[in-house]
Amino acid sequence: MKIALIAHDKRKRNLLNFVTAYKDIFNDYELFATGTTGKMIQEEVGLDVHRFQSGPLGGDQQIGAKIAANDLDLVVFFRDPLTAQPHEPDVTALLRLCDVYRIPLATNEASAEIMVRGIQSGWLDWRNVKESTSLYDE
Ligand SMILES: O=C(CO)COP(=O)(O)O
Repeated sequence: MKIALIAHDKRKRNLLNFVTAYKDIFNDYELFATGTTGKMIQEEVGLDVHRFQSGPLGGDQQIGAKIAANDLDLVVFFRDPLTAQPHEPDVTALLRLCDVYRIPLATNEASAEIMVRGIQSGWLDWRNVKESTSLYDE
């Protein structure tokens, strides 16, 4: 199971607290993150993370590319709903691709908690079927 972890600046502390709380679960999976988020998770939580570019420099798009390649199983993205982002189109594109490929997406602690506990209970095992999961079959 491959999990992406992303947070906008004002939500980074919340994500770090969340990842710390569920460190034992996250430790069992392959983790990916945008640049600054990933660096903080590595340094402050001590988990291994594959880091992409920082979000404003293309990190959201790199994670989106993994989704389009059916190579990510869950996205935890603590986005900031109260602050305009310079790379808003990239953020929107990433959220859109989650829907195109039916990738579970949690944008706050409440939904992320359900998904992370769900992984442990096997609720995302259907993701192990690696056929195309696009909603829009040609
Ligand atoms: O901007 C982001 C997501 O849109 C996050 O990027 P950083 O993790 O590099 O701060």
